Amino acid sequence: MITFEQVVKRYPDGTVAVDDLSFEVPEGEILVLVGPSGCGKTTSMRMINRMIEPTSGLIRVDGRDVMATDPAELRRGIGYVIQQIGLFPHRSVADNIGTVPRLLGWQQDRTDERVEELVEVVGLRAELAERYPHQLSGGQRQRVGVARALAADPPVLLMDEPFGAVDPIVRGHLQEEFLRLQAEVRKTIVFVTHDIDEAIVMGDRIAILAEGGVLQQLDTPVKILARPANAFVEEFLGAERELRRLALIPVSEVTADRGPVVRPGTDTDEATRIAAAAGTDWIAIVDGDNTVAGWSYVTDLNGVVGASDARPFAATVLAGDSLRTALDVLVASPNGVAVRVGPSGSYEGLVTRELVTEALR
Ligand SMILES: Nc1ncnc2c1ncn2[C@@H]1O[C@H](COP(=O)(O)OP(=O)(O)OP(=O)(O)O)[C@@H](O)[C@H]1O
Repeated sequence: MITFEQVVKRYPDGTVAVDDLSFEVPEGEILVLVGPSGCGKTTSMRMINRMIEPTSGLIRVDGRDVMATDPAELRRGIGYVIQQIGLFPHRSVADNIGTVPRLLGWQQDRTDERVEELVEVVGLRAELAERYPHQLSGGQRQRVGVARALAADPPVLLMDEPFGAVDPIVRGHLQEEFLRLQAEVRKTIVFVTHDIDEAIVMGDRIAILAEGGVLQQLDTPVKILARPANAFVEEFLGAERELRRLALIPVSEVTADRGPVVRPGTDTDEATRIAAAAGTDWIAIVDGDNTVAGWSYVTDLNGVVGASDARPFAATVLAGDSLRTALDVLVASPNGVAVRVGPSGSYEGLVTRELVTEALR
């Protein structure tokens, strides 16, 4: 647990970088500090491990006032990952990852074992351990940075734009991998970024700061996107706020429409009535065992509905997909619906644009 109580940082030249900042990061949570350049994110983070000392206020890590803790001891319990990872260029990947264990005086065997384990945990191939930092890609270097920060298994991690130096696709992979890792290791993390999308993906909660280090809003991504506290936050979230919100809501949150369901063997008149009752000019064809066969315009039917009448749905979603994904596939759907299917292809109903829009309200 990390707590800030009315923390102020005024630099000697009079710049107030952080003003009256209070928050807490419960154990095992990621708090993202986000805001425009110069809003005091890095200053706030560096006060946690005493790289910068607060002018006033109280910062505690696991109940202990950081200013009353020996800095070296404090930092042993705090892993630190930065964008320019600062790997030692003349040391191998393995040596870099083993830095802290060596400082702590671990036996060589134990260090080697831990390094081997971490190389795998952060998704690096084992043979990369013998390379030097300049022989790695940007994404691989970032992974080494994360591995090094985790080496001595500190309960707290500080991450300052840790994935900032790589292209958006690699960044996406690193974010995903890191969240998978975090689900296992459950560190208490303060994560700094200027990128709102990264904040939304990474944060259990997000703190949005404005220039002068003034906290504007602190809440879960879902709540912030649904209800920005003020005009500053609204503007910071940008014009795509609603789309960003949709990305966080799973398809399972909306009750799928039953839809004009017809079994093979139904005659055309009955199928037409079912379509009309649902207000459509087409039917969904679902087999007796509830597997989706496809759909058909009523006018294409002849006699009884058969499997051969079914054309595949152009848009398919799963319960765990986001409404953003649903909206993306809906755009390409000729009958304006996405069919929601279960894991084994069972019919779970229809998702429409109206249902997606309603979910935002
Ligand atoms: N040593 C210093 N002396 C005076 N002012 C400083 C010092 N370090 C930072 N500042 C100022 O404090 C404010 C906050 O800086 P900080 O680096 O914490 O912002 P940030 O939100 O991390 O910015 P960025 O996203 O650009 O890294 C800025 O106005 C900066 O110019």
